[in-house]
Amino acid sequence: MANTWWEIQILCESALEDSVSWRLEDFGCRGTASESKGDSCLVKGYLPIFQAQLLDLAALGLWLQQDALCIGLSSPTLTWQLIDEEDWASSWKQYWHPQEIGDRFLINPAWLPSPENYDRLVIRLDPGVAFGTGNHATTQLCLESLEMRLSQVPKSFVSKDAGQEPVIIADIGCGSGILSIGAILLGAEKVYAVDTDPLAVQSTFSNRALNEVNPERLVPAEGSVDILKKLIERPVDGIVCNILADVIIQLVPEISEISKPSTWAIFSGILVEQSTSVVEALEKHGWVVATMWKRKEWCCLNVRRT
Ligand SMILES: C[S@@+](CC[C@H](N)C(=O)[O-])C[C@H]1O[C@@H](n2cnc3c(N)ncnc32)[C@H](O)[C@@H]1O
Repeated sequence: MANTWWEIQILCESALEDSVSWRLEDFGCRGTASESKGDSCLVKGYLPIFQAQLLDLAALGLWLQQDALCIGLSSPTLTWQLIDEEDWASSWKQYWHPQEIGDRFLINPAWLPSPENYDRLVIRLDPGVAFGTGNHATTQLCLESLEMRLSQVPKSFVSKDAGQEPVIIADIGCGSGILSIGAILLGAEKVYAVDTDPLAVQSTFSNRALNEVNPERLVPAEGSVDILKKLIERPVDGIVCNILADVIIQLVPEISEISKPSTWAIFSGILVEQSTSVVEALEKHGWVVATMWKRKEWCCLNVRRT
């Protein structure tokens, strides 16, 4: 039973796909995959058996119904079955393909060779892990924002010699470590990556190795801003935080404590209709919203200190 997984299948209207995937990931699914069925969509999520009981799955069904009702869509249908690890892994492989993101990145599944002479920065990822395969709009918005923020950073580590301060970044809610690895590839000197989920931290460690990132440059740790405060040697230059809006609002006061006047930050995981309350919390703690990028029903705030 140790290697048995729940396969949760949700048939929903296409417009609900993103919110269903998000809900599954928030529920603890190690991966989601979706398949178009005309106007509908079949979303699958995979969860280790020990992590949910039948009652939890029933509760998930109710949340999904509420999500659909809130935006005036019909109720999705939820079914589940137990599958073994092999089926889970092969199911993932069927659905997950290399994906270009923004102007600079290519996300490559771990089991495929990295393309040679490719003019993009390649992030290799193992999907049997936490949130962060690059498929979600919020992850994409963060990677694109990092491209913009780090466009001036020299590619290699000559920044110190060039008299430019090395860039230190905090990745709060690192998941698979995708954003941390992206930031390193764009030239950040050091990234502190924290997540409250120990499996996400493990996943960041293994993806760090997979991408041959120097362990001194990417430091994963279990916890949240509390642990960052202990780890960082000085206020950070940049922050990237792709978590849900209500969690961001709670974290803003502490996040402000690890920043300095020139710190910039990228916040995502925010539904467009929740953006006003996040902006209010940020402004209350001395942040100014420079840009708000939208994709599907999600938005990403690029902010700086006042
Ligand atoms: C949406 S995922 C983002 C993963 C990845 N950074 C990305 O952009 O794809 C959010 C992550 O935040 C973590 N998380 C939730 N609440 C947190 C908190 N208070 N502090 C740190 N991490 C948190 C979750 O465990 C999850 O891995």
